[in-house]
Amino acid sequence: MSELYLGVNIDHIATLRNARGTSYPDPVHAAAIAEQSGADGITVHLREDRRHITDRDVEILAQTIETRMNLEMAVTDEMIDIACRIKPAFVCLVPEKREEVTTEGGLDVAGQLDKITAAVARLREAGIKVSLFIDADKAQIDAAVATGAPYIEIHTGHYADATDEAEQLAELKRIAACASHAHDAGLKVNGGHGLHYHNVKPIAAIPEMLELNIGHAIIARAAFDGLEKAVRDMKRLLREARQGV
Ligand SMILES: CC(=O)[C@@H](O)[C@H](O)COP(=O)(O)O
Ligand SMILES: NCC(=O)COP(=O)(O)O
Repeated sequence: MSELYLGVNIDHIATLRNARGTSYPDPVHAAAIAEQSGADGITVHLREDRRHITDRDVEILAQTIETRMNLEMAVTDEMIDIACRIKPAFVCLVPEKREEVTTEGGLDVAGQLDKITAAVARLREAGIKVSLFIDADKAQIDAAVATGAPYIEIHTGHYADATDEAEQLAELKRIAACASHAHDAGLKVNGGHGLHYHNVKPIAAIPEMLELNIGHAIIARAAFDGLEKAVRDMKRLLREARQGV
């Protein structure tokens, strides 16, 4: 099976920084440590309310990241203008509600096909690879194909939030079936949301998965073990999952 890449989401370094309005901990510093520790990419979510990652963070990260930036953003003119100016390697279009604690579901691509298609076209015109953050739903996958986006990221939050083993297994099967359907439709398939050290391996073992974007669990683990070890440990779990260990 092909290598599985790890995108480290550093949003919650910025959450800790913004809690006191200090300059530390700096997401720019975190990105450098994550990359030196084996991250294959850095993910940041520039939310409209800037609750964590700020425009300053994105501007500096665009100049300092050595791997590649995956900029998560809502489908708004403001964000698309920012992306076309910054030109990250990837943009992942995600749904956003100001009142949400974190992302609650996937983007409704099927229900806003023209809007998403226009956004994908503008971003691709700027040389950016576009990913759509969607639920494990074949209709949404087929809609994603119709927009011209080359990537999807399957929302693994319902799998992560499952309250019992049967529900988690059902969600895993749904994600695996959708990854296969998307791959057969020509899409590149990533995954993310709510993954941690005790639930990541079954998702990582899905052969069509190219990259997993993981943030909250890594930053939480870093509070006790340091960011270098937190990233290295997660990379090891992904490697073991691909080796069937
Ligand atoms: C789209 C997604 O699942 C996450 O990457 C997103 O960043 C979650 O939002 P917060 O980082 O604000 O929790
Ligand atoms: N798109 C998922 C992501 O970037 C990280 O989500 P989480 O691990 O912070 O839940």
